[in-house]
Amino acid sequence: MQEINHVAVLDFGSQYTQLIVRRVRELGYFAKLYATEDFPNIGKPGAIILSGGPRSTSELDAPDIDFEALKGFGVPVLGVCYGMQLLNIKFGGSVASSNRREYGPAALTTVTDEALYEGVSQNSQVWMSHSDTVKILPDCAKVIATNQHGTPVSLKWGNSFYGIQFHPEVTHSHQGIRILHNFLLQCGELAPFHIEDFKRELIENIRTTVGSKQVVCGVSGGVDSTVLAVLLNEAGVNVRAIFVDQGLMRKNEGDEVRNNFHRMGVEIETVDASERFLTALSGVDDPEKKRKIIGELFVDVFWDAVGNAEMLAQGTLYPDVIESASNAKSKASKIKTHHNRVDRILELQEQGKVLEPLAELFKDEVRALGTSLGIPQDILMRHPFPGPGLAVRCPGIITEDRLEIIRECDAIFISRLKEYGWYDKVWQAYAGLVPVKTVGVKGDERSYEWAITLRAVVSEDAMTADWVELPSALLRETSNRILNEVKGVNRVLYDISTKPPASIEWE
Ligand SMILES: Nc1ncnc2c1ncn2[C@@H]1O[C@H](COP(=O)(O)OP(=O)(O)OP(=O)(O)O)[C@@H](O)[C@H]1O
Repeated sequence: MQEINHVAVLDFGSQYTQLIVRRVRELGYFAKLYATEDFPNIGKPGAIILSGGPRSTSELDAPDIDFEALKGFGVPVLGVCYGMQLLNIKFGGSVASSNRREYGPAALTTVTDEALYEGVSQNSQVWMSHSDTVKILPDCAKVIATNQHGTPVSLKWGNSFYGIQFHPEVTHSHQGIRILHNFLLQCGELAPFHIEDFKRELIENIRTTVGSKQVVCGVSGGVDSTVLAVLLNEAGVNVRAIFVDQGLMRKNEGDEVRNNFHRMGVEIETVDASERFLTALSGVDDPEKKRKIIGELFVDVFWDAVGNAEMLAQGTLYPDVIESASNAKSKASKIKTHHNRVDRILELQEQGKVLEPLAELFKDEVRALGTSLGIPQDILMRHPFPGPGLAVRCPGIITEDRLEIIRECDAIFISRLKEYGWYDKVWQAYAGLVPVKTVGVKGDERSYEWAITLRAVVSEDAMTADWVELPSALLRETSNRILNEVKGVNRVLYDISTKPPASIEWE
């Protein structure tokens, strides 16, 4: 996107910085995050937000920016938490260090008629997370809001510099979005964020960057790589989309992926490497070894198929970029791959041959882009599926028989979820095999057969997850069908573990 009249968010290291960008985009404006080291190279913003941060302004090497340059932009500035403290110092005031952290809710009391707090109720809950506080206020400062004890939590310096001690970007600040919106309304005309415009610009950029070269991308059938491949196709560049079947896919998955792409007008190349994977995994029951084998073999198989790539496209998303930018203090984006050997990609990246068109988007924005590209909703709303496939749902050794059992049980469970209208309500659901044979009776005989575990979780971001209380009729029907239709299974369990401590997958 062109960096004109956008909202520039300067990252002072807060864990919430990414949320500020999100919120501004949710409000319909284009926002972009910058490392403080890049300042003042931030294009021509229409507004600037200084984020919070974990450091104290009193530290010798505390993050800082050139104040004259900041004023030079001549646009409204909002300092959040650390950002507010820094502005107070810049305007000639001071900040008191403290070892005690104020963390949690506070009641906001506005003390003037500032537009920043228009429509915000008195005593509205705001969320604090800081140790230092502003101490001496410069002459040009006025207090525009306090907490319930009368301590200033919001300042205005001159006409267009605002500060807030709390975090408007977190949902615990009940009217935080309104406050951010009020700030943006002070900023004249800002660049809007419409996915349609964004798509057009992405396509233009892809055409210019790629020209007549060939671009290769790996498609897994998942949302990110699907949107990427369809976008490249829409841009009309010469694209090779490669799908590796490692033999660890769900029932009919390979065909489904091929058909899905076909109906979207993208032909994909399938590399059937299932035998190589299953042979390499034969007899291995250690989860870490299994992952390593799969990861390394994937890289070999994928790059064999790629050959000499002129360019490689990756479905890196914004959170991946931000994570590495703030952690490693480097501009290099995290390599989006579930494999640990990425030398080839790094090499290509150094040569400027890696294209990451989705790198400015969040997951829901990628879905919106997918919708605007005409990708059917059933593909965009697909549950996440791990790179190592069914291997992580098959603890112990992996055999074709065990995989087949998982495939059948999973297909039954997923079809029941869809039938009962629960598929779209859960984040992820699957059947896995518990590698113990338990006793049962079939006819007059005892039988010793596998136990199957069903898992369905809700989650916001896969970092934490809760199990879903599915209707018992759905569970009963799934269990009955599995026990009647799938040979080798005599017991069905439902996994009621939260993450943490359990993880979403079994391995
Ligand atoms: N079976 C596969 N065949 C080809 N490429 C793959 C395959 N699995 C993964 N990839 C590539 O590796 C990238 C990262 O895989 P990962 O499993 O982490 O998925 P992801 O980050 O959820 O992305 P997606 O939504 O595209 O699956 C994918 O975006 C895709 O480009």
